[in-house]
Amino acid sequence: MVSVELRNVSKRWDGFELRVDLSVKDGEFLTLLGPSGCGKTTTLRIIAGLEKPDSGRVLFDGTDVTDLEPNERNIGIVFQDYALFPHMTVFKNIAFGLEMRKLPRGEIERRVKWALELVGLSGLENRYPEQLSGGQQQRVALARALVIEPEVLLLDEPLSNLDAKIRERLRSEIRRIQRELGITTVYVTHDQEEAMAVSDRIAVMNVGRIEQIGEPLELYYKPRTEFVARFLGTSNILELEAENGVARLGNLEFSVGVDGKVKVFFRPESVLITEGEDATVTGYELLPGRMRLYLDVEGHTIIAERPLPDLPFEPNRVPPRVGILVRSFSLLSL
Ligand SMILES: Nc1ncnc2c1ncn2[C@@H]1O[C@H](COP(=O)(O)OP(=O)(O)OP(=O)(O)O)[C@@H](O)[C@H]1O
Repeated sequence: MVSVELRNVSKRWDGFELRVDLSVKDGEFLTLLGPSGCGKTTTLRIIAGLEKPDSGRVLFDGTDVTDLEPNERNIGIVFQDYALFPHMTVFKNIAFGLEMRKLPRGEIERRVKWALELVGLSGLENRYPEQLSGGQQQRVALARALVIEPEVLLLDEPLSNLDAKIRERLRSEIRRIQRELGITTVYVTHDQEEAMAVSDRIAVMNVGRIEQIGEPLELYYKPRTEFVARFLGTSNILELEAENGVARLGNLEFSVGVDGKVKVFFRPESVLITEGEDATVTGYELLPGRMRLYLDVEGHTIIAERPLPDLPFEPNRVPPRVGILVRSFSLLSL
């Protein structure tokens, strides 16, 4: 397996400029996450060799592959729309790359069988793509990408065309297969939950730049910017004035260690609800197994989410005021 590196890579189009430095470790599952148009696909296509950068280098295991064509790079790639050959059986679709490489018949059969088992499609090799569900078609695409035993697996929104249940199942299968093979993987998605569920690390992209890169929980609980905080989930962001290293809001005290304007950040589940009078309840929602409370403290809205057993009241008896404690917080850049 190999590492993948983008060094000072840039690509410019009318009204858009991509600038990335990125290092994907050997055997790592790295996700490029960001809103539509931020440059995820372009970054992936540059790694694949489907797009040439205007400047910068692409390295596989320290070797410069910038000038190599995609078929010279030993990559497997899976797209959103499966891109299977409709007139070929599952077997033929998966075998295609091996036949192009003129492998012996027996070797092709052995490898296709292995790939079919890997993606859980054994027995379906004689079907045509139109006889398969979307999820099965995407498994074929995955098998086809893996059968050539690539050093790097690239996946561009592979689950976007599938419905929610299949999406969840297939994402954990992709992760299982990736772990089993230990293959260096770059995965593109705009879905934060998907990114959190599968990745070793996530690179959050915003207008052509990587805004922050880190492990899922690090990004989730310690985002550096408001963009990353909001993109990864429901956020509480309080703009406060700190004095003597402490920012105060009602009875809440945040030891921030600096003075002046600060942006205090915490997730809804970091807010503990107690019996008390700190905050006015302005609304609430019952969610599966938990309750979301909308609270007001001196004109600032705070969203809290607690599992039902952790509430000091019955879900159908929400009091007008509650006590709150913020268990952990971090500071965002101003
Ligand atoms: N071949 C091209 N010619 C001109 N502009 C392009 C080309 N490919 C991409 N772009 C532009 O580059 C920007 C980034 O596109 P890209 O597809 O990388 O974003 P993305 O984050 O993958 O978005 P999405 O999730 O919508 O696919 C967009 O503004 C897009 O219009």
